[in-house]
Amino acid sequence: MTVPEFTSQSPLRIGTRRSPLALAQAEMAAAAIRQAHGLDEDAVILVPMLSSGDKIQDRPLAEIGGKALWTKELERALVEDDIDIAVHSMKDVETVRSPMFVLSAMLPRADVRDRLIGVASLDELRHQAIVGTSSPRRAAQLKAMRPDLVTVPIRGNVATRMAQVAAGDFDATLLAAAGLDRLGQPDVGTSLSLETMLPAAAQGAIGIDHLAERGELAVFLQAVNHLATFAAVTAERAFLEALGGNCHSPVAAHATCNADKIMLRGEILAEDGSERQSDVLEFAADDADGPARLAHALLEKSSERLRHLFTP
Ligand SMILES: NCc1[nH]cc(CCC(=O)O)c1CC(=O)O
Repeated sequence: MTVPEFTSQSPLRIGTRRSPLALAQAEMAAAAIRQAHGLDEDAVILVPMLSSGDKIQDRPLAEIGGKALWTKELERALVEDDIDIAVHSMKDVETVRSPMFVLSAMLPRADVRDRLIGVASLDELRHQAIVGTSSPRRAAQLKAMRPDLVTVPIRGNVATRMAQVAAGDFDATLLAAAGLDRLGQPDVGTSLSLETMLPAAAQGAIGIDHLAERGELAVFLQAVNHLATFAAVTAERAFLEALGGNCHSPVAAHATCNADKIMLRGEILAEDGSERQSDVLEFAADDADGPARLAHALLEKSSERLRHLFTP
């Protein structure tokens, strides 16, 4: 297998969504690839595309078809050879995908935490404050800590959401620290600790996708793959998959990978926050069943009602 040569005449084409965050992430991937392979600026180019998720801004993600909306358009472009690779927020990539595609590389993970925007701390939120979030995980975690809080759906890109809080539509919202940092807003909001708010599986990680049949790309991309991120995010996604249920169930997961050990924390919640179960498991990095063992242990200690959210 020959490793491909990319030049300004025949550049590596990177497909990306058009949102400011997606473009920033795709540019990070492009820069990492140019640097790792000593390529000129115009040997790696971005191909921005409109995803169906971006076209529909006024309804909750869960209602309009879920995570697949973000990746479908880029998958089509891969199949039609409009692009060579696609860059995704790993958080937005379905756990079960067609074997036609393979995620060969992940960039080093950023801050995995969520940030609270609008007030300095959860304690400062007034009684029955309104928090804009369409994430069942964030809503359930908030209500587990503060049952008086009211959550309302909010969509749109990061800038739109912050503008809605500034305009007083909500008392607060939550956004991933990684996204804010990448948009040049590291000082916006207060980061919540992992103990307060365990993030979504794969939050803060950027993945690179391509057609499985293009094995030469898998080899080429190893130069930008961050092994510890890849191992941790793979474990979190396996945990999510093992839980079953649907992808909008309130689930949180965070793993760290040190040497050959993975430490995985998982959490499942009732949608109204009335039950919250969390557990941690350490296992060898090559033990592919570790995440499923954690999932089963969590379901085991959950109430019948919570279990049914995942295994109806
Ligand atoms: N679902 C949207 C989405 N997908 C990835 C990120 C943030 C970046 C990341 O987690 O890597 C966001 C925005 C958010 O949750 O605030």
